[in-house]
Amino acid sequence: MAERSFAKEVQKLKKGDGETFTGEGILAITKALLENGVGYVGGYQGSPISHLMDVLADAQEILGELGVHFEASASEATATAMLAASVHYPTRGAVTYKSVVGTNVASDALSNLASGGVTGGSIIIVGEDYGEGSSIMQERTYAFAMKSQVWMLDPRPNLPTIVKTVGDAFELSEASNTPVMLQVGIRSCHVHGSFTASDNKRPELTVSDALENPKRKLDRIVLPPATYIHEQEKLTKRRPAAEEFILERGINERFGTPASKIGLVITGGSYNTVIRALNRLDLADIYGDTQIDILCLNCVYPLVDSQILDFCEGKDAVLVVEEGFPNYIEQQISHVLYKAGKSIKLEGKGKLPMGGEYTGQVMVDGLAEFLQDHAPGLLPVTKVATNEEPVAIPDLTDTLPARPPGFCTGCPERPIFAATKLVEEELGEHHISSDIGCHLFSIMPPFDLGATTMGYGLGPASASAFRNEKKGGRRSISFVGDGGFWHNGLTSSIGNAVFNKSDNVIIIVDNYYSAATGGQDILSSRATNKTKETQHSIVDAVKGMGVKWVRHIDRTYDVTKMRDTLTEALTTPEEGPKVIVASSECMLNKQRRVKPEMAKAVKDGKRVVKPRFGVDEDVCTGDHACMRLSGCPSLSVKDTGDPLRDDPVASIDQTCVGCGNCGEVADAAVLCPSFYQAEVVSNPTEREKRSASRSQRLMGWLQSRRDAKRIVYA
Ligand SMILES: O=C(O)C(=O)Cc1c[nH]c2ccccc12
Repeated sequence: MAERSFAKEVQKLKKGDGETFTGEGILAITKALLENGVGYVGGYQGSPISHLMDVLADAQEILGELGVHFEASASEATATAMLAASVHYPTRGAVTYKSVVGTNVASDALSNLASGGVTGGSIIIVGEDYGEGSSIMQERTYAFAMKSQVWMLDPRPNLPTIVKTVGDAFELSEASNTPVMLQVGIRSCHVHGSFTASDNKRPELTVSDALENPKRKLDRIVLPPATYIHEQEKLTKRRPAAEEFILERGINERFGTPASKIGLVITGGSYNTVIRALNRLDLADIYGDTQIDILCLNCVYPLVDSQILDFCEGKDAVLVVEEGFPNYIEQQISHVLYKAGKSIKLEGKGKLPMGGEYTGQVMVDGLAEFLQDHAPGLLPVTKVATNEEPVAIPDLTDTLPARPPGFCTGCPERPIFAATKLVEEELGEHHISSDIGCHLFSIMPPFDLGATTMGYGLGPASASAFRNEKKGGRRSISFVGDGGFWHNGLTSSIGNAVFNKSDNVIIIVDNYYSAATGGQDILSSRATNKTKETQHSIVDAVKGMGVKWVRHIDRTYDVTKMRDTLTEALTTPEEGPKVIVASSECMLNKQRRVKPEMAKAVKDGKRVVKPRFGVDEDVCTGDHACMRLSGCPSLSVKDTGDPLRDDPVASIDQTCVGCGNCGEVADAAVLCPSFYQAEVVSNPTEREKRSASRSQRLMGWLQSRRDAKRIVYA
């Protein structure tokens, strides 16, 4: 069950010619695909395009009515390989994935696709996850466009431009026989706005039509000698055709005052921030009217030399605004200017930071510095010679507690790491390889487990160098999630371990979903899915790969069993990889699933029991050992107000979902008798009401008797 349902919103995809479509960027992209006669769509989820995959999945019926095929691809490599359908056939296709990581995975297929080229328009919608709040390493996808010679569009973040760019992308792709990347950042994906809709178009040639009339052209297949021809074609035909299209169709936009002696060359994606910064410098109004000359690159690759030279003609200085390192665009422009013998001053990184997100303030500072150097007369006098002391910004790290990412309340992965901690207490520290997914939060306190993370599904692979020559010596432990397992871990990690006779221990964390990307279903999801095959056993897959030692723990909260199984895996004399599949449903998804059901049952007057855990303040010693093995956000500390007790006691707040992990940890670690389980009963039976009132009266009597015996100081 995905994080968000778009079941209602996708109805807007049926809007016709002239109607106003209002909504979110991801829906606008989907609508634009349908208006442009796309024949098939696919992709792999990941922020910021997870919701685009969810929209497509929720729109499957509407897509089907138009003859459009949708796939939730196994990986980004699968998604890109899917675009092979547009190599020989004039069918338009679009896939989506998270960049940079997705493009890394896709790059084998991407190189092949780019070499042979395409007949039908092919778009890769890459969700760029760069800057503050990103979940991945900070790199630019731009390098992939350059090395494979595929084109990259980067539209201004507003709905009409994004929608227009989808159409441009298909046409550019067809005009130059080249796949086109359409880059969208988090703001483009989730910006709200309106545009005038057009009718949806059925694909010119559906994938079914193509299957009925198969075609092949030898010169499109990536095998020498065709590959040498492909390289020449890229340089002599496809790129010139793309440049011609970019100029003729006015893909890049010119704003402001052409006569201005200074200019900005900016990426489309940065347009809103640039205009806001100019507005704050009194150099633009909120509609974007400005005295500064701007070349806005809605196509960031390839650049058209003549357009760059034309823009720079007669200018004193130009600033390039491109986020991320290296400064690819600036380098290309400087090369063009140098070759043409121009002496114009080119600025870029240096005035703006080398790396990091170009936030509003960063942009204001960078533009102000550029203008101060090259056109101080344009700046308001307060910016040129301010008499005001800059406002001192306090160092918040002194006052605000750090909030590292951690497991959710009730997360079934927490007990797995609690058990690992307990095992290490007995057997000593181990080398632990981590993977991508929520389980990577194990590297943070209170667990502090895991030394590296190398890629999706690559946890066990990144432990593959570790072979202990000492018989009975320490083994490595590695983790992989169910998402990573199906993405490529089955072959890259499990198959590799079997083939190389690994002796290490692998834990597959199965939470029934691709949870970290927003709860999408995968092969082993337990839910039935209307359009996808689910309920496939990870245990069977692992055994099929040849693993002999496999254990399945179907309730990760059983910390004792988890601990004992891991101990056995680390000490058994049996050779070959030891695989533990640890399964329990992602609590975030479970709550999303059961909360509405429970609320409905309560409303309908049905008896509903919710388990909750608590800590008996009188028994808790305040040693906080429970927290050291849990880290649950609902488990915190509380001051008792008792002057004779220095330490605060443990306390469980209202966010508890009753997973029982704290009690289990207490049991497995033989920690603490202070935990108790309570049941919150909605719509109780008459008998339950009578019994509750009896025990309340008894407790009240006992408590008042005890209070009466207490010494009270006046
Ligand atoms: O959603 C995220 O933040 C991810 O990093 C997940 C993800 C999706 N596709 C990938 C390919 C390689 C590494 C991670 C991912």
